Amino acid sequence: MAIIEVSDLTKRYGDQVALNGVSFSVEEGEIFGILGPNGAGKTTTVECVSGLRTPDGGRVCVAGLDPRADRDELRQFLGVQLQESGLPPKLTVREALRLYASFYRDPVDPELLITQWGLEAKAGTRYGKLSGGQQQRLAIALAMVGSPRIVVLDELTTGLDPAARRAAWDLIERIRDAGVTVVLVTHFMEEAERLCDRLALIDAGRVVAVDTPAGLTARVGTPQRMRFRPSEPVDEALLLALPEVTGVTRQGKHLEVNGTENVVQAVTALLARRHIIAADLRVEQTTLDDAYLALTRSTAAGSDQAEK
Ligand SMILES: Nc1ncnc2c1ncn2[C@@H]1O[C@H](COP(=O)(O)OP(=O)(O)OP(=O)(O)O)[C@@H](O)[C@H]1O
Repeated sequence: MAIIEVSDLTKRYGDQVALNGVSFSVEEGEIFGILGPNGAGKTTTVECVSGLRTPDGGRVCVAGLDPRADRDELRQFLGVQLQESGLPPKLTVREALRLYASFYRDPVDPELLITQWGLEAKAGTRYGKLSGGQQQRLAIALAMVGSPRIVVLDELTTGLDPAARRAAWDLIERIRDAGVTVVLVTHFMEEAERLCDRLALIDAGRVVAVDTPAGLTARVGTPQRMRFRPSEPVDEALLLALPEVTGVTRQGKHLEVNGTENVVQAVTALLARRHIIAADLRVEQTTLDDAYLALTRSTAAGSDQAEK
């Protein structure tokens, strides 16, 4: 059952079109990723979903509510962690959690959150003195303080070192395992691949695809790519005659062969029959990265269309 439905959302900031007809729906209990280049409209989208921004057009429905009109009601079951926390640097971890808990009808005990999110040693520490990873753990704890059914996490792991990022992934999975629907804005393909049940790929204010990570990957290119240096010249026509092979490119002494998921077996068997050795063999699979780049070609990946 869809818990969030977004249809034909539009938003402009002056002349800048931020959203140009964004539609998708999020199923209850899933981790739904929103992925796209800088300036694609991801934050604007989640702000509209969270009732923090008014769209110019289109419709958002979150568990039957209109996020703008029913903002107070929505806040009781939608937790948000935004890129900028806006927390005063002098507030301690415990004070911040107590303050946020006071906003909710049915808050989680702040002490329980401190334990759950591994903040015991930092409960009396001021926000400004926390490390990036600790600030992120506090941001999640704050998003969870109202016992939400839905939690929106906007670039939660940006700026974290790889170990802290992986720890954050475990936390996000714990949230989902507790039955909470997670909307996750991310720039990291590995994160999207590992965590998200489905993804909306947004580019220049439009949704270019909504699919599972595997489904997105399958949309582009060939599933397998192998590169090797044959010990003797190979007739490319022989390789191309194999049903598993879709393309052969020569790169100096190396051959790059694209094909279906069984291409490696087929090519190595053919080479073996001819007593040819495939040296320096490397096999690559199409990744979400490849899909992302292919599907978001309208903007150079990683570059800002316009400064905020
Ligand atoms: N308050 C604002 N005033 C003017 N333009 C804005 C404002 N907020 C966003 N924009 C512009 O709207 C577009 C979409 O911005 P948004 O922050 O939603 O993108 P994003 O995908 O979240 O980007 P990033 O990955 O860099 O955070 C961008 O071109 C941005 O510059």
